[in-house]
Amino acid sequence: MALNGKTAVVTGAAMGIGRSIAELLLQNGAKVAILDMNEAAGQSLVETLNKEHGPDRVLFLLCNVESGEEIKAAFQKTVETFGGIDILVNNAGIFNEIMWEKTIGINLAGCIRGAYLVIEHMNKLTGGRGGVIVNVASIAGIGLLSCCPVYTATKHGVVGFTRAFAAASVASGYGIRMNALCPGFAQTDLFSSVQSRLGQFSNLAGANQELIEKLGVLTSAEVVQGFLELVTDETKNGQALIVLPKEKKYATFPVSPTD
Ligand SMILES: NC(=O)c1ccc[n+]([C@@H]2O[C@H](COP(=O)([O-])OP(=O)(O)OC[C@H]3O[C@@H](n4cnc5c(N)ncnc54)[C@H](O)[C@@H]3O)[C@@H](O)[C@H]2O)c1
Ligand SMILES: CCCCC[C@H](O)/C=C/C=C\C=C\C=C\[C@@H](O)[C@@H](O)CCCC(=O)O
Repeated sequence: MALNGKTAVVTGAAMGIGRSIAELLLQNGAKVAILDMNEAAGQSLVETLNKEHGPDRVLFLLCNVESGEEIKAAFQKTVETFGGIDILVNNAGIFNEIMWEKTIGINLAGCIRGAYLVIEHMNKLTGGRGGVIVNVASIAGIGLLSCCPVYTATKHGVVGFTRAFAAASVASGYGIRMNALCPGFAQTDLFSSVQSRLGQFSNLAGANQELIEKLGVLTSAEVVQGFLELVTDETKNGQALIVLPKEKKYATFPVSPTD
C-alpha cells in the first residue's frame, strides 16, 4: 500500500507514540485524523501540523475509545472529510494496575471496538476498498512483565486478537490486513507515570527498573521505525513486530497446539 493520498485514523495520537505515528504518516503523504480524549493537546498538535503540512491534511476529533458511539462518529466525520479510511492505528492505551478494569476497557476493548467499527468503511464485501489496521501492543504482549499482570494481559489480548482477526479477514475476503507493533520501553507520559500506578505488585518496581536498564528506553520516533512496513508491505498480515533500541524483529509463535 502506497501511503500518498491515503487516509489514516490514529487513536491516542495527541502525544507520545501515537503522535509520532501520525507525523510519520503525514511525512509519507497520507491524510490523518487524530482521535484523542485530550482536547487541548489534540488541538495544539493540529495547529502545529497544519503549519507543517498544510490545512487540509490533518483533522482532530475528540474521541474516547471507551465509547463505541464516539468512535463511530469520529470514523463517519473522517469519511465525510477525507472520503474514506484506508488505515486505522489502534494506539490509545494507558498503564494503570490500580484502575485495572479501565486498563482493559481502553487497551484491549478499545482496540477491538476500533477494528470492528472500521470494518464498515474498509470491507471489500460491503463496498469498501480494503485497508490495514495496526494495533500498538507491546513486548509485554509477547513476553510478560510481572509488575503489571493486567497490562500484560491486555497486550497479550491485542496480539492474539491481531493474529486471529488477520486470519479471519483473509478467510472471509474482507481485504483488511491487521498487524501488531510491539515496542519495548519508550519515553512517554505513560512510561513516566508507571511508578504511581503499579498497584498490587508495586513491590516489584525495583525488578522492573533493572529490566528498563537492561533493555534501554526508546524515543517515540525510534518506536515507529519499522511501523511503515506493517502498513505498506502487503505481505504483512497477522504479524507482531518487536522494536527495541538495538533491533527490530518479527515475533514467532508456536505452531498450533493441536498439530
Ligand atoms: N511508552 C511505552 O513504554 C510503551 C511501550 C510499548 C507500548 N506502548 C503502548 O503505546 C501506546 C501509546 O502509549 P504512549 O506511551 O504513547 O502513551 P502516552 O500516555 O504518551 O499517550 C497516550 C495517548 O492516548 C490518549 N488516550 C488515553 N486513553 C484514551 C482513551 N480512552 N481514548 C482516547 N485517547 C486516549 C492519551 O490522551 C494520550 O494522548 C499505548 O497503547 C501503550 O500501551 C507504550
Ligand atoms: C512497566 C511497564 C511500562 C511500559 C509498558 C510498555 O508496554 C513497555 C514494555 C517494555 C518491555 C517489556 C519487556 C518484557 C520482557 C519479558 O518478556 C521478559 O523478558 C522479562 C520478564 C521480567 C519480569 O517482569 O519478570
